[in-house]
Amino acid sequence: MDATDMGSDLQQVLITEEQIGQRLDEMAAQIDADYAGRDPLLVGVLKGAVFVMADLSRRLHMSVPMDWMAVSSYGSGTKSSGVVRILKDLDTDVTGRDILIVEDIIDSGLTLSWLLGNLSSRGAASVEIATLLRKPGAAKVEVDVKYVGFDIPTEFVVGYGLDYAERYRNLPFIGTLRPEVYGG
Ligand SMILES: O=P(O)(O)OC[C@H]1O[C@H](OP(=O)(O)OP(=O)(O)O)[C@H](O)[C@@H]1O
Ligand code: HPA
Ligand SMILES: [Mg+2]
Repeated sequence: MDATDMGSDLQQVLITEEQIGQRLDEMAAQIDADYAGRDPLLVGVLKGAVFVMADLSRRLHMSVPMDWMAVSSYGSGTKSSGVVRILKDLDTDVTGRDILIVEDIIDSGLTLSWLLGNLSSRGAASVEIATLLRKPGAAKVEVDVKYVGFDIPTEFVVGYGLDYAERYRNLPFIGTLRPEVYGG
């Protein structure tokens, strides 16, 4: 793979940088309104959610603490294994806290459904989810998501935090890769 030229690996741009920015504006306004008078803890799910966390949190008018978890269910492939492992846990005691999980994508739903159960069992007062992307056609479990940026087709996408084999996260938009890229 030629790591210096991402553009030639792309098949299609699904969601532009501008569309992402506009949608994050709307989501942030909604979150500010919904959490008025409360003190939510934003929990980003590494590594995919780094970009959404950075761009969504900077659109909020309230000051929010942020913490991070790293869980992995995908390895280096394009299919969820369904087995969720904690690679890095929260530093924060979430007992009694209002938690807003920030994610890049809900695909099968396995990661988020596991995370919801895990954080609720620690005694959080509430646990909600904000995700940039959701693939309704790929759901293996239903997850109740309060804030969704875009529903997308059941295709493997990259960019804006989403990787294929750890690459393409730094594309500023959401796109699909040419089939040849997966071939090698
Ligand atoms: O709904 P699901 O089918 O469970 O898929 C969604 C999860 O998979 C990806 O993370 P991944 O485990 O690949 O780790 P990463 O964020 O480091 O890429 C993505 O960032 C979500 O966390
Ligand atoms: N792309 C990249 N990573 C992912 C996806 C996807 O479509 N679904 C879950 N993790
Ligand atoms: Mg991934």
